[in-house]
Amino acid sequence: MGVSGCGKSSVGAACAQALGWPLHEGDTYHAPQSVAKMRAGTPLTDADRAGWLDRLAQLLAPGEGGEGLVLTCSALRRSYRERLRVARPHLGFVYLSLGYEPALARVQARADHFFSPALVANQFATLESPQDEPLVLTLDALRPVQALVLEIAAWTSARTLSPVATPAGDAA
Ligand SMILES: Nc1ncnc2c1ncn2[C@@H]1O[C@H](COP(=O)(O)OP(=O)(O)O)[C@@H](O)[C@H]1O
Ligand SMILES: O=C(O)[C@H](O)[C@@H](O)[C@H](O)[C@H](O)COP(=O)(O)O
Repeated sequence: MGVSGCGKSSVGAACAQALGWPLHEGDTYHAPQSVAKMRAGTPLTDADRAGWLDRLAQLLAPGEGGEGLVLTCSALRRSYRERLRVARPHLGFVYLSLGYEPALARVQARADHFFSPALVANQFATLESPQDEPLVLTLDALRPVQALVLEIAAWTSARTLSPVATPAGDAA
């Protein structure tokens, strides 16, 4: 999760490969009208995102993805993350934290993407940091992709293998 340009697609794809898990690219589940809005530089509203989050929640339903799956999703507001947590208890979030200037530079440098650079400021205005929420790994998105993948894979393995990674009283 994180603002546009933080590396969700790049890091997510590399993580899925490293973990041997299926990858779902959240961008591909936006409604065509939402993609058109973003292309035109109009920010999405909560209403625009509701159906998108419902579609992503379906991907996260327990039983989907076997051992695990990687889903790339901006998940900017806490309420969006709560929607996804309802779908999959103990869902982990990797928050790729990046400042406005590098995010803007990355989005401007992307030639083949629908997301308008004019929307990057709005991404930061919408973002609610997840850092005080459970099962969140916060990483500096300026680090090299491979270093991020190694840390995410280690965090994921520790959560999967260690019984202390689940809340007390929950045998899952
Ligand atoms: N850790 C990184 N270091 C350097 N460049 C990166 C890193 N992560 C992503 N990028 C580059 O930044 C741009 C945006 O990355 P992308 O994965 O599309 O982000 P998002 O999916 O969050 O919008 C791409 O050109 C990508 O190659
Ligand atoms: O909720 C939103 O406003 C969008 O999900 C947005 O955060 C997302 O970033 C775009 O879909 C662009 O895609 P990238 O994040 O891949 O640039």
